[in-house]
Amino acid sequence: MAEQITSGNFTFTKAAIEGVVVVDVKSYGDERGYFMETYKRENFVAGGIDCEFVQDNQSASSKGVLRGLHFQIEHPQSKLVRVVEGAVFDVAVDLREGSPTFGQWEGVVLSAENRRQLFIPRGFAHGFLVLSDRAVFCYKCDDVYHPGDEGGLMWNDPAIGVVWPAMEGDEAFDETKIILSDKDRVHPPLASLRRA
Ligand SMILES: Cc1cn([C@H]2C[C@H](O)[C@@H](COP(=O)(O)OP(=O)(O)O[C@H]3O[C@@H](C)C(=O)[C@@H](O)[C@H]3O)O2)c(=O)[nH]c1=O
Repeated sequence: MAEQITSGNFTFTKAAIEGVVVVDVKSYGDERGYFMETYKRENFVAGGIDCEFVQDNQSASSKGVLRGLHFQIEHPQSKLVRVVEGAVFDVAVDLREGSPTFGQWEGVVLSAENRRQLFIPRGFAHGFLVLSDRAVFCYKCDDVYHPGDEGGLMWNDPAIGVVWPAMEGDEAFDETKIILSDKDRVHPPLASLRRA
């Protein structure tokens, strides 16, 4: 049984890779709809996530878009990620020097329906695949964007072996449907990254 901490409306479940945390949130439904907290510092600190978030981001993507796997080299960012429309498969790869789980990955479905969040510490590469027709992805970061400091990792590096799931409407994962930015098409494999 994975270790869990509940604080306020939040339940924090430790993932297999140390430092990665799945966050589930209690929401309050009534005839109007629902209300939920999405972040409350005191509860996150109690759950082991003590970050000063300094930037919030949002992106929208269509089905098959894969953004990743990204990290900042000199200015690493912890990220607290969630989805407010649609569904994605969200992936974190451990690139922390000396980590016993270096090169291992964690993957979680985040959707508007499950309202789940994933906390990814500094030192990880991060990316996601959009499983639904469209997905809107929101995240908090504990360092700001530094253009030019961006590092990337090949999304389908066999040495990492992320098992990407089927997109909605498909029986199995279909690599021919993946949509990448020019930047994301040319990221190097794990073997060529310095362990920094
Ligand atoms: C990430 C970022 C991008 N931008 C600009 C740069 C560029 O012109 C445009 C699109 O940037 P990108 O192609 O890098 O966007 P994207 O591929 O969505 O990059 C993001 O991917 C996910 C997986 C992450 O984990 C993020 O940290 C970030 O790397 O937005 C900012 O102004 N601020 C930012 O914080």
